[in-house]
Amino acid sequence: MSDLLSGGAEAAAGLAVHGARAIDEQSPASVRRALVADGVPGLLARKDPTLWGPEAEPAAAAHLGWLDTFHRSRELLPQLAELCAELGDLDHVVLCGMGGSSLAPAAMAATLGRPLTVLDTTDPGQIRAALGDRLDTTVVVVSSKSGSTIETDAQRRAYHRAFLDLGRTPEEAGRHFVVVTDPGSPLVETGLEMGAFVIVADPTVGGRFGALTAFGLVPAALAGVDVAELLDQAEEFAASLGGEDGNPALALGAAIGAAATAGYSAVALVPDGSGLDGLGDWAEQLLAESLGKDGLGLLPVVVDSPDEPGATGLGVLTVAYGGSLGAGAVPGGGIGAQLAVNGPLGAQFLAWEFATALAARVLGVDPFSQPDVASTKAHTTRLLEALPAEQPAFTDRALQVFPGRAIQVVPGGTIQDGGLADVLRTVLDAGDYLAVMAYLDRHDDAEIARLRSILADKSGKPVTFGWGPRLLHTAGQFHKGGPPSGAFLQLTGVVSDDLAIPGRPYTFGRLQAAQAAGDRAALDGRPLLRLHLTDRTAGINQLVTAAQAL
Ligand SMILES: O=P(O)(O)OC[C@H]1O[C@](O)(CO)[C@@H](O)[C@@H]1O
Repeated sequence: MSDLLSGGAEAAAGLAVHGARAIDEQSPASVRRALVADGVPGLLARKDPTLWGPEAEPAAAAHLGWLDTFHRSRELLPQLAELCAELGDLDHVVLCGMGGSSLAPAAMAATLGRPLTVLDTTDPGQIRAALGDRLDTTVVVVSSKSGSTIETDAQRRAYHRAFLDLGRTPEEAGRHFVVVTDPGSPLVETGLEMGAFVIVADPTVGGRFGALTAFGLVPAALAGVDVAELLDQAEEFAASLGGEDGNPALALGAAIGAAATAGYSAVALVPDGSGLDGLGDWAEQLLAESLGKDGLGLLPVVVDSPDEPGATGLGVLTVAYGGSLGAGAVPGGGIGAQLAVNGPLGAQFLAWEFATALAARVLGVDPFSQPDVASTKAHTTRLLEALPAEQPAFTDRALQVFPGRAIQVVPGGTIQDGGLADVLRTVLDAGDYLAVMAYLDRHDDAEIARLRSILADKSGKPVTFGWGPRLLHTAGQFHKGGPPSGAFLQLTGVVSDDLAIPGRPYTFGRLQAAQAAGDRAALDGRPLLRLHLTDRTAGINQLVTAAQAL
C-alpha cells in the first residue's frame, strides 16, 4: 500500500484529504491531537480571534469573516445576475487585480473552462497587447481591497484612456468598468466618478481569504462561472469545520503544521490532472503570505504537472490536489505525493483557508498579516522618483549580469568574467532554494518559465518561478519574511515600446523597473543576482540553453 493510502483518509461534503495521519506521525508530538485537545477546530469555526496570540488578536477579530462569507455572498447573486444581463454585449472580461484580488477568480475560470483575461502585470508589452484585444467588447473588472494598489491603479488609468481613444464618451467609457473594493476605500469614489458599476466587498475578510467574496465572485460570474454552485459547495463543507473527526480541513492543517515542525522546508502544490487548474497559484499566496513570516513557514512550490522536476524532493511535502475522486480512483493521481486533497472547488477554498489558519496557530504566527510586503512597496515608491543607473559586472551576449552584494561572499562562488553557466551555478549554490523572479511578459516571454523545471532538475533543490510584479503579492512575503535560506535570480528585460500611465509622471516600463529594483533593495543582504535581457528572445534562449547545459 502506498504511503498516501496508508496515511488514512478524512472526508466531508465530497472533499477528501488522504495521507495526513502519516505526516502527523512524523512530527515530534501529534499536532492534530494537540489542536483537538485545545479545542482549536471548534474555536476557529466559531471565529475565536485569540487563537494566534494577543498581538494578532485585533487583526484576527476583524478578519475572520471568511468562515461564513458564503452566506453573505448570496446577497450578491441577484446583483450579479443583473450585471451579467446589463453587460451582456461585453463578453471579453479583463480582471485587473493583484494577489488576493485575482488569483481565486483565475482559478475558478480556469477550472470551469470560462475565458477570463487576468492582468496582474506592469510589463508594457503585455499591457499594450491586452489594451489592443477586443476593446469594444471588453468589460474591465478593477479589483482592489485597499483601493490603492499601484499596479491596479495604473491598469485602470490605461484602460480608461484606451476607451476614450476608441471614441467612447466618458460616460460610455464608465460602462466598461466594474469596480470591486472595500467600503470606504478611495476606489469607491474613483469608480463612482468614472461612472463604473461599484460593488463593495465583505470588509470582514482579508484579501487572500476572499475567494468567496465579491473579489472572487464578480469577475467569475461575468466570465460565466456558476458562482452559486461554489457557494453551495463551501456551505456544505463548512459543517465539518468544527468537528474532531471527519474534518478534512483539520487533517490538512495539522499535516501542514506537522510538516513544518518535522523539518520540511517546502510544500509542492501539484495538480493531479483531474482539474482545478490555478488552485496551486491561489494556494501559493495563501500559504506564503499567511505562514512565511518571523523566519518561519514552508516555501510553496507551484508545479504545473505531476511529472515535473521539483514535485517531490528531500524536505518537500508533496501535496497533490484535484477534483472529487470517482469510484476506484487512486488519490494523488499516481505521483509520489504524501498528501492528496480532492474535492469541489468551493470546498477546496474553505478547506485550504481553514487549514492555513490552523497551521499558523501551530507555527505561532499571525495568518492575517503580511509584514514584509510593505518594504518592497516603500523602496519602489522611493525608486520611482529616481532610479539609479547600474553598471553590469559583465555582459554575455544578450545578458547583462548584475550580482547583488551577497552573491560575491558565497564561499567559492565569486563571480568573475566568465560564462553564464558559472553564474547560474553560483546562484543555485547560494541558497537552500532558488526563486526565479521574471519581470517580463508572461505571454511573449513565456518560454522563460521553463527555467524552473530545468534548474530544479539540475540542482535537486526546490526552485520556484514567479512573474514580477505579481510575485510580490504571492511568494514575496515568504522570500523576505520566511527562513533566510533562499537565493534569488531576478530577470529584467529591455523595453522597446514603453507605455505611458495617464495622470502619472512615470511609464509602465519605469514602474516595472522600479518594482524590480525595489524588491532587490528589500532583499539586500540575501544572495541575489539580476540578469538583464538586452534582447528578450535571444536572452531567453541563451539562458535556457545555459541552464540545460549545467
Ligand atoms: O486587493 P489589494 O488591496 O489591491 O491588494 C492586493 C494584494 O496585495 C497584498 O496586500 C500584498 O501583497 C495582498 O495581500 C493582496 O492580496
